[in-house]
Amino acid sequence: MKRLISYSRGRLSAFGYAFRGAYDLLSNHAPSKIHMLAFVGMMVLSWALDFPLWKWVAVLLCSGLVLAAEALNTAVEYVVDLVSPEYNVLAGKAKDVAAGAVLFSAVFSGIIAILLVFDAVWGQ
Ligand SMILES: Nc1ncnc2c1ncn2[C@@H]1O[C@H](COP(=O)(O)OP(=O)(O)OP(=O)(O)O)[C@@H](O)[C@H]1O
Repeated sequence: MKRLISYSRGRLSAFGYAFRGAYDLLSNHAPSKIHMLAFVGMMVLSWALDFPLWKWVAVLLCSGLVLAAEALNTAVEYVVDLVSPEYNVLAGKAKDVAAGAVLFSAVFSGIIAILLVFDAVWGQ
């Protein structure tokens, strides 16, 4: 029983750290705020266009992917700034590639959003 309680406490703390990270991301990182705004906008649009369940799932999946990519990109930036505050070609590449992950997820999610909206407005 003691082990279960201590395990549960550990898991709860891990959730706390994750929420702290999410808060840090959304409060200190401007691009994340833009992605969050896009997410809220897409939620409103999905509701206004009366999206069926599968479209809601697609929107949530894409939004989660972009925000997760943004979080990983920010984590890479923090680690690079920690281990290589001075100029280093590899440090630059690490940041650029991490930013590329955000670009990929955002571009493909944007295309999916356009297709979903296009289908809802002109597809019937
Ligand atoms: N230590 C470094 N060594 C070499 N190049 C770096 C280094 N730090 C940053 N860079 C280059 O500068 C670019 C911008 O880095 P920066 O840390 O300002 O991120 P950012 O793109 O402004 O991030 P964001 O706007 O998402 O916070 C990087 O993508 C990289 O090309």
